[in-house]
Amino acid sequence: MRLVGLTGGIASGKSTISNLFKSNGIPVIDADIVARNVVQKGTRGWKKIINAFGNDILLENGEIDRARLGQMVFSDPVKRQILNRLLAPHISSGILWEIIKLWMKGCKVIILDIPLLFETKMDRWTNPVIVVWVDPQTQIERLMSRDGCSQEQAQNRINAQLALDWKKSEADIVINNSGLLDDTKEQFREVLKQVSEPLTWKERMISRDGLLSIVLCTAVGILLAQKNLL
Ligand SMILES: CC(C)(COP(=O)(O)OP(=O)(O)OC[C@H]1O[C@@H](n2cnc3c(N)ncnc32)[C@H](O)[C@@H]1O)[C@@H](O)C(=O)NCCC(=O)NCCS
Ligand SMILES: Nc1ncnc2c1ncn2[C@@H]1O[C@H](COP(=O)(O)OP(=O)(O)OP(=O)(O)O)[C@@H](O)[C@H]1O
Repeated sequence: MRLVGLTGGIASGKSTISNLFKSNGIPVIDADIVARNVVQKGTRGWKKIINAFGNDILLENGEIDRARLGQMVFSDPVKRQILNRLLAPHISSGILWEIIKLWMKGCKVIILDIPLLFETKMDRWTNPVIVVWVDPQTQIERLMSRDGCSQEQAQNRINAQLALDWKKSEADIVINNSGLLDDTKEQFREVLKQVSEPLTWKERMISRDGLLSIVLCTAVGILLAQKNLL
């Protein structure tokens, strides 16, 4: 199984690329959706948020007031770190569960669409890492127009993530989404070919799958060796 990392900056176009993968029959795990599910009313994530931020963070129907929480955490790095620490274990186990379900269905390629791929160090799980890049001016304009937010709010959200240019420098594949959608689609066709190719032997060895197999084989080997010694 190949687990492909898809990341970028806020509003750089990850969902746009995810949708192209989906329309080509490749399953996508959306970390933003997982992150929403783990804070639904009554969940452990929901309780942790109330403990940390108080009852004022709830809407009348008892759900988390995401707009309010967003305003708090995107303008205050300490609060953001508290939220990230609370939710990280729930989000990563939610993602792992989604991977297991798709793996059990026999999916050969899975896309992991996760804005904080590098920040959470989950890039170690994925190969290749695709970064959807956009120039800074276009990014802020698209973010403000999509979310109807001010320039300051948009900049706060952009600043809450690692620099997009740094992510670009760490990428295996870069999609430049600064231009027209047709231009992005043309780059996507090449990327689709690359991720659909079978894993090479070397790639298997350096992937987590390979490492896991090595660990399992070593453990089985030690057990068998012990049995022979008895
Ligand atoms: C702060 C919250 C309540 C704001 O909710 P809202 O509905 O307004 O935004 P949404 O969840 O759709 O996120 C939109 C985008 O914001 C960015 N973003 C979200 N959380 C974070 C974060 N902790 N740090 C940096 N950027 C973030 C991502 O690019 C994401 O795609 C929400 O984003 C949240 O709970 N974040 C913490 C969980 C998390 O880390 N999610 C990212 C997936 S790994
Ligand atoms: N090439 C493009 N040309 C014009 N608009 C675009 C292009 N690509 C994306 N957009 C628009 O820019 C906005 C951001 O794109 P998208 O939602 O795909 O970003 P994202 O990286 O998934 O965002 P987030 O980090 O918030 O999940 C959307 O309104 C989308 O329709």
